[in-house]
Amino acid sequence: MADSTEVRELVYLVTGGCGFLGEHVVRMLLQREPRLLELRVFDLHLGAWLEELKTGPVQVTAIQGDVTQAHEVAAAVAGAHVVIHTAGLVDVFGRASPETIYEVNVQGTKNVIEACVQTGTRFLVYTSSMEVVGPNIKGHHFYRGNEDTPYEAVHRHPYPCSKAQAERLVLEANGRKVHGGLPLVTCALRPTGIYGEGHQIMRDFYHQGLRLGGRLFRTIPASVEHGRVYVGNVAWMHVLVARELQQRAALMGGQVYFCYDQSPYKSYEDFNMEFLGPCGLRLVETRPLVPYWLLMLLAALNALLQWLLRPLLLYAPLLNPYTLAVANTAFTVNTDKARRHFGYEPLFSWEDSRTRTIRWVQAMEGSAR
Ligand SMILES: NC(=O)c1ccc[n+]([C@@H]2O[C@H](COP(=O)([O-])OP(=O)(O)OC[C@H]3O[C@@H](n4cnc5c(N)ncnc54)[C@H](O)[C@@H]3O)[C@@H](O)[C@H]2O)c1
Ligand SMILES: CC(C)[C@@H](O)CC[C@@H](C)[C@H]1CC[C@H]2[C@@H]3[C@H](O)C=C4C[C@@H](O)CC[C@]4(C)[C@H]3CC[C@]12C
Repeated sequence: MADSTEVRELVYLVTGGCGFLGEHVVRMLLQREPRLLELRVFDLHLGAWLEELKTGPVQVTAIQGDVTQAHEVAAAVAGAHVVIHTAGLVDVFGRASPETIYEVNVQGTKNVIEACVQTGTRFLVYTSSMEVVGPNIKGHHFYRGNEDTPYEAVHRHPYPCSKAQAERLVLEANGRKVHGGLPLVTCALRPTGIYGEGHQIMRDFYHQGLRLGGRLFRTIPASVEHGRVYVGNVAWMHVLVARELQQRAALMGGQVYFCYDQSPYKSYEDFNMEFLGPCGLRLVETRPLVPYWLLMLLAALNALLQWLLRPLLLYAPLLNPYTLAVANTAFTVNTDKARRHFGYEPLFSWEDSRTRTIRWVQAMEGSAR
């Protein structure tokens, strides 16, 4: 743990700093990085909440910018000691085109890497994803695996493809000489399904349940466990890895780390009910109500409808062929690589993570009435 009497001398840049994860990373840095002199928050869409952060000892610089624009990225990176690159298009619902997803997630990451090299920034942490590994298009289960577990990572969907390409670029950039002649040190964090305050998909499930009279209908067998991790612990891992990367470059440079905590192994829908149940929703039936082939048909119909309606409106339901396949394929991690390499321990227990998330949904409930 850093000593709180340390000198404030470091400049950090967080791209995507106004997103679901990014906001938690920004707040965690301000709370737990005592060497922070300036925190630059770079995002396409800046949040009004940033203003409240400008009253503390750290200079918080809000930068409205686009990672696809190399010159905007270079301007934001110049002078930073550490870049935490979380910006990305997290789209598995067909909202954005494959080209746009590639432009943001891959080209945007290339721009961040080149900006580090050109301006002399030496430490780069990339927010990758479990989806870089799987579930793959063959529906192979990944059951409590780790960073070394053999698995055929075969993707066709634009999102996991873009994350895999971006992660590879970041890891390959490790060791490149930056302006000034010193090596760039990079690593990638792979969160599983992040949950917690601000999770848009949880919000969507909650509102769907309200529309259905307080009920959600099970579509996935309870036995298909899906990895989930609390956003506060993911944010903490980003802060810690960014600090330790500066001290342990030889060990951590070029490495990937799954993000994990004590969140229980459950199916995606059962896990959501840990928070939605205490807020009045009920998951109907202990087994899926409709056979899987019918779900696949409904998912395909949703995809067809999305394509037909696209010239008129955006139709992007939760159920589509990709989300159904992912939800129906077990993917959980069991690892301690982050603890072994940089002393990571979850900051929030499962009980605390659950309580904080329930309180957030309840606050939504108040606003939904
Ligand atoms: N949510 C999850 O379950 C999860 C799991 C694993 C990994 N991740 C990764 O974590 C990162 C953050 O995800 P999130 O869930 O917080 O998503 P999010 O959509 O809430 O946040 C992404 C942020 O990036 C910004 N952004 C998008 N395009 C940009 C651009 N062209 N230029 C600058 N900023 C841009 C958005 O405005 C947003 O604030 C992503 O890289 C995602 O792949 C998310
Ligand atoms: C409609 C039902 C089939 C319902 O159960 C669908 C759930 C579905 C929307 C989610 C199931 C698994 C989720 C993904 C997973 O948690 C990991 C992800 C990686 C991350 O980088 C981005 C988000 C996501 C792709 C996440 C998206 C929602 C699910 C597909």
